[in-house]
Amino acid sequence: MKRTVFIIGLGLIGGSIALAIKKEHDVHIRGFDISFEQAKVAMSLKVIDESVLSLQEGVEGADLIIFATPVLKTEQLLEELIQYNLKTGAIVTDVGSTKVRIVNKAKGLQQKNVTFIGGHPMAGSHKSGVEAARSHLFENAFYILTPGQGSDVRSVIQLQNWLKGTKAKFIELSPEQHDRLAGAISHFPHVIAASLVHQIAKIEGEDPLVSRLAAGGFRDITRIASASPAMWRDILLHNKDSLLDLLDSWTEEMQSVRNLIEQESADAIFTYFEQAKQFRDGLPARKKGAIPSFYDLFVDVPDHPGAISDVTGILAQHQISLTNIRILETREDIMGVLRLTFRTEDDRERAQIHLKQELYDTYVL
Ligand SMILES: NC(=O)c1ccc[n+]([C@@H]2O[C@H](COP(=O)([O-])OP(=O)(O)OC[C@H]3O[C@@H](n4cnc5c(N)ncnc54)[C@H](O)[C@@H]3O)[C@@H](O)[C@H]2O)c1
Ligand SMILES: O=C(O)C(=O)C[C@]1(C(=O)O)C=C[C@@H](O)C=C1
Repeated sequence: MKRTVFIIGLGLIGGSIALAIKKEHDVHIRGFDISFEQAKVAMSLKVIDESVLSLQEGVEGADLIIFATPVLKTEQLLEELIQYNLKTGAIVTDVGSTKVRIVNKAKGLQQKNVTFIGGHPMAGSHKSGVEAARSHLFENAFYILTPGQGSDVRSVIQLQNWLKGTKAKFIELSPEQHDRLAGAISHFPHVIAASLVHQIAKIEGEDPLVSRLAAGGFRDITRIASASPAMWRDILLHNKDSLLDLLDSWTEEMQSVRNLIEQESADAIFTYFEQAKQFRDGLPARKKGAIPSFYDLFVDVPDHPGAISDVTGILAQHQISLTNIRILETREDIMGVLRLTFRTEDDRERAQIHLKQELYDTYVL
């Protein structure tokens, strides 16, 4: 008989985990979502095999239970879960972006002969919903697990086996260390991205041209501000202490930058940027999880129908794969600029050679 996996929350992450599990295991995947529409789409995309109408119905006989709901909801649902009959030996996990409060709440499951192991795949997107789910979303990313002190080692290995289709790199942390680090590299940057957008929105009130001019750099640094507000509201509320500490030290840092500018301390400003560049350039290059390594090539293209398909056609002809393509709007009305992103340096070099042969101007920044 097939084993049963029950996923609660059929959005970007729940859907991607379901697809990754299906890739490696012959299982029956049950899903529950508070939005009937999401559950329907998950069924039609074959992300799940069965849609159930309640948590109670879904946990019946499930071998693996995964919470993929916003973190405040996960806490509430864990409390509800404690009331139900669970299969002995079942593994319960979650994918939430915070860990301390969830792991504390899950302590109530200890009396139920199941093992709870907190989880957090450190990759995602600013997109939400099951339509955006992809089986390869977590490839090469870190997948943090926070097993409790008394957790059975075999259950941790079993969970990694269940999740091997994610092709993620598993790492174990305490919930406290997780929340401190995720606060610094993920949660706090999200606040900064949203605040930069608010700043531009305010300026737009005085001068509407500002949004039209907001190009490359601003868009790159604020991409994540387009993510789900409900998800991020919950994360901030859950990781309050880390975020308050980070905000305090950031405020201090901004004050010192302000002083440097006010005093026109050219050398100190240079050093500030130089040190940041050195640290950033020295970060380990990984495809996902932290700061990805990009092999970007910029191409001038005439503002003419067919120009983009001509460029992609040249790449296809030489079997060079792109991981991303973007039209930069900075030179609107004169000549467009395409930003092509490749998986490897070698692909970028080959693309540059072939595009130059076809008389395109290309450059690497
Ligand atoms: N988006 C990311 O980049 C990312 C990455 C890693 C982890 N996470 C974590 O994954 C979780 C899910 O995020 P997502 O990006 O998939 O969000 P999402 O909005 O795409 O999906 C969440 C789903 O949960 C459903 N839901 C909400 N309340 C529910 C309830 N009470 N019962 C059942 N379903 C309910 C929603 O209808 C939605 O379909 C969050 O805890 C988030 O912190 C997100
Ligand atoms: O790539 C993005 O859009 C993300 O925001 C992904 C990201 C992150 O901050 O790195 C967001 C929240 C998750 O908990 C894990 C990953």
